[in-house]
Parts: sequence; structure tokens; C-alpha cells
Amino acid sequence: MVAGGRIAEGGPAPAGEVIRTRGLTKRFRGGQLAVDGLDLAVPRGSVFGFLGPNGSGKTTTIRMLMGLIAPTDGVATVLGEPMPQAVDRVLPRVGALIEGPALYGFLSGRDNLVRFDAADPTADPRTRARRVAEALDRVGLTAAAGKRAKAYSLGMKQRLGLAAALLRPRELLVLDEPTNGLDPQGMREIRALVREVAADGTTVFLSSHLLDEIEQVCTHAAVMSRGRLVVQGTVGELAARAQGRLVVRTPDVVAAAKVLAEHGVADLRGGEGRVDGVLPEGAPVGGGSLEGSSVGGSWLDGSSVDGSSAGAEQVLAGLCGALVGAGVRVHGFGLERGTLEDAFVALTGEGFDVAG
Ligand SMILES: Nc1ncnc2c1ncn2[C@@H]1O[C@H](COP(=O)(O)OP(=O)(O)OP(=O)(O)O)[C@@H](O)[C@H]1O
Repeated sequence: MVAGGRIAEGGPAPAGEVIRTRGLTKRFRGGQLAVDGLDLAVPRGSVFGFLGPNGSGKTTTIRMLMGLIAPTDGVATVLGEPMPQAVDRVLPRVGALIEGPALYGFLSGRDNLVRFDAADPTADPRTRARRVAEALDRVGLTAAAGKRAKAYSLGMKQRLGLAAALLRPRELLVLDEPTNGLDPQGMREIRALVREVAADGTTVFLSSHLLDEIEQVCTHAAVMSRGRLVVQGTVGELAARAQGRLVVRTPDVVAAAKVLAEHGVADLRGGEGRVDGVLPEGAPVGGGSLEGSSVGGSWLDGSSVDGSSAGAEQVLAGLCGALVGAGVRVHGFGLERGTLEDAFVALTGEGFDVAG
């Protein structure tokens, strides 16, 4: 599919990718490898969460995507254009909020927006007041529009920054940790805004170190760890598959655990009428073997997601057959959905803040 491909007129689904990188790499002068061979694909129309612990390379990636710094190696395409080469053509189509908005504290919220709008050579001065009023309304700052920006709370400043990014219709909105430092109410406001913007058809790319934020607002996610992409896919795929635990309901707990252990199910836990455990990658099942791409850490390469569910089903069927064949009474059998947090901790071996 062509990167940045346009939606066909009247076409039902968003087509193409708004961001695509190949081998994108940034090594800073001091030798620090901040981003290491990143292959990222952000589908048009998605709310794409770029997740990773502090220092994992998110901001550096965003700065390369926006043409603020040049990559050491690799290529980045944004809205179908190469970056940073096409920065002048691409940036007018992108709203960005990176490292907090650059506001004049002594100016009112409204006058800050007037200033942003005036800095845009393509913005018609005759319709400026209307654009500014609409942007203020959109982020809920109409009542506070006359207040100096330095008197705004952090959440209000972020909303004003978003209003500035949304003064004109955008195809892509890029937000670097948009809720960082906000209280729960401020976070809710920003997340609601992100959802609204996305519902209007703008693709949103937002970085975060908060898992539940990604779960709440994003359709897709990519996980960074130490400059490398660990995984990317839809949020549903990530949560559902990376850490699903097999749950067997049975009165024969000991016998069931024995059979499951023999078939490679790990981390077995027995309880009242139930046994659960983890399907390991490559576990032998019913004489066959589990495909490497089906379950476990390595399946999420972004390309084999659909094909892998058939593999998982086969594994489950084999296990169920083995239990029944061994005389275990199976009253319930299935995979329990893991949370995104389970998935990411398993994939990165790192913990996350899950506040918010
Ligand atoms: N200008 C720079 N010079 C040298 N090293 C840098 C520079 N900018 C970032 N780094 C390093 O690159 C790595 C990635 O940083 P980056 O800011 O991209 O991570 P991040 O995931 O955005 O983290 P955070 O959430 O803390 O912003 C870190 O080790 C950081 O110290």
C-alpha cells in the first residue's frame, strides 16, 4: 500500500499509512544510540499510541518525524513525503504538540492563538477571529480566553496548545506525552479531545508512558524499549494475545495440571476447580508443534497477526483433546484475555507506570 495514499472519494475505509519509517536510526554526537533501526507503520485514521518507558526514544523519533532533527540512518515518510526533505510541504498538514506549547505568558489565551494564526502565511486574516473562536470553543477555553496564559493551569495550557495545533483542519496530529504532569481531570479532558479529533477523521499519533492511556484512547500501538521497536499492532491484538492465560475448569485439578505440564504449559497455577497457565512459544501439542508466530513474544511483527490465530486455535484444540484423552473432566476451557500491561511487561521485561 502506498504510504500516505489518499482516501478514495466516498471510500469507506481510511487507506494507506500516514507515517512510515524504515530503519530509522538516531545516534547523538556523544555516541548515544537513541533510536535503533525503527520500522514504524501508522495507518491512516488510527489513534496510534507510541508507548515506552522514559528514555526509550519516543521524543527523538517524533523529532525526526517532524523534521526537527535529521536521522543518522534510515528513512521516514510522513503523509507520503520524505522527512526532513519535505518539511515545508508536510508541516502545514500536521498539527503538533511537542514538549509543551510555546506560549507567551503575558498574552491572553485568545491572543496567543491570534499570534499562532498570524504566523501561518496561508491563514486568511479576515477569517482569523472566527478560527480562533472556534478553536477556543473546541478545547473548552472560551470562558478563560481573556485570561493571561501564565495564569492557566497546566491542563489549560495543554488545551491551548492543542487549540493552536487545530486552528486549521489537519490530516495528522502528533502529540508528545500530551497528558504528562496533568491531574486526572486534565488527563480526562485531553483524552476526550483526542477522541473528538480522531472522530473527525484526523489521524492521531501520541506518545505516552501510560499504558491505560493507550488502552483508553488508542486503536493501535507500538512499544519502544531502549531505542528499539518491540511490537506494533492494534491495541486489541496486543492485549488479547500477548499474555492470554489458558484457563481450564475441572474437578480433576491435579490430573489436568499434569497433562498441561506434559504439553508445555508453563507457570501453572491450580485453584478450586480450575487450573491456569501460559502457552509457551514452541510448545509441543498433540504431536505437532506450536508455530513460533502464534503465541509468545515473537508473534507480533505486525505482519502475521491474522494468520497466528489459527495456530493458537489449533494449539488449544490439541490441549483440550489431550486432557479429555487422559480422562480429565473438562467443564470449561479457553484463553483469558491479558491486559495491555501484562503484555508489555512480558515483552519488554520492564515495568510501567500505570497511573492516570
Ligand atoms: N540531544 C541529545 N543528545 C544526546 N542524547 C540524547 C539527546 N536527546 C535524547 N538523548 C538520549 O536519547 C535517549 C532517548 O531519549 P528520548 O527523549 O527520545 O526518550 P523518550 O522515550 O522520549 O523519553 P522521555 O519520555 O523521558 O522523553 C535517552 O537516553 C536520552 O538521554
